[in-house]
Amino acid sequence: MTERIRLTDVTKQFPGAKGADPQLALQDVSLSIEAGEIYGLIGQSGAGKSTLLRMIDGLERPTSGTIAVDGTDLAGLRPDEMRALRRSIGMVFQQFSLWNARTVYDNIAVPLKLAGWSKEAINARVAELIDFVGLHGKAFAKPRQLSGGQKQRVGIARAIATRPSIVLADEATSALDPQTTTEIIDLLRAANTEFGITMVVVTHEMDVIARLADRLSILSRGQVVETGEVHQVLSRPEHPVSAGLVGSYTRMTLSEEDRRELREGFAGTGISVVVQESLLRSPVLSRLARQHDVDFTVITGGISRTKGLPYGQLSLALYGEGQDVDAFVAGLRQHAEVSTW
Ligand SMILES: Nc1ncnc2c1ncn2[C@@H]1O[C@H](COP(=O)(O)OP(=O)(O)OP(=O)(O)O)[C@@H](O)[C@H]1O
Repeated sequence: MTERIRLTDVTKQFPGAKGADPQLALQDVSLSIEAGEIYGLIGQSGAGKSTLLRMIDGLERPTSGTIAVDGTDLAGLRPDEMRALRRSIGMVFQQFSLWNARTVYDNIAVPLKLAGWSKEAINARVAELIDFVGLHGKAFAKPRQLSGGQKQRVGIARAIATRPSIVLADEATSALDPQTTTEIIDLLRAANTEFGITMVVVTHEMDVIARLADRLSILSRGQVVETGEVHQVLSRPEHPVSAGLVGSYTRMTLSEEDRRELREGFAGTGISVVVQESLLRSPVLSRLARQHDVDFTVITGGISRTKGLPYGQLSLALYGEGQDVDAFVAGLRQHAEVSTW
């Protein structure tokens, strides 16, 4: 894989308002984004996601550390080189940022005009983009005549108009309803696969990451607390902040309080099993239960998929003789990660 974007020990401090302490928006952030991947950045409000995105686009400079695109440190670019770089980066915004007095056509044509395309080339390209984003018949509509989803389609057409190789999306679906969110996720993925665009997707919604991204970093208070493949982090979040985000999304992982409640409600031995493919491919649970004369009930949990791979957790109450339950758990540990509680 080829690296497209690299942040090394990036810290960003904003001066505080009069008399207030400076704001440390990012602290020692290092990450590497590969060509052609969709990279998710997730974290709560104020975690520093937008600041990070604005720095990749050269709109903010780091206080310390370096940001490199294709191996070139942005700090060393001349203004004309920075302008050229920014032309190879498209931006998609939560509030669409459309020019409300102008038509869909004009909005999509803006970056093409700025890049000096001829009128004929602009006409052809805008028609192609309107087709790609599914806005047939809307070329001469004004933004106020469009739904939120249609406005975001215009935003995406504008972002990819000059065929940028990188697109940065800042909460692109956060103003949209669930059905429209799905459509926009599909459109962003189509832009990634059809045109090989590297995407950095900032969101506070784990669902968007689970459906769209290949890898992710989780930000908390300006620091990266975890980075990994989406499937890996959803299956086994390591940092408490990640576990909180994943747990509240999947509603599959149990907090200590959940466990306490379940312990009171069920007499059997409680176990939680991290789901993986091998557990679903063969009837491991029922076979072990038969073999060791153990009964069980599934008391909570769930299984979802990302990119075809299962993730999730199942919690069971086991009933049987002590040594049989122990043998069941030992047998299950050959196939999956198990915790008892
Ligand atoms: N121009 C600025 N001047 C001063 N402080 C700023 C500026 N931009 C961001 N900050 C501060 O930096 C921190 C990170 O902000 P940022 O907008 O990057 O977070 P975020 O994760 O994108 O949050 P949200 O999802 O709410 O947009 C916040 O504490 C914010 O107040």
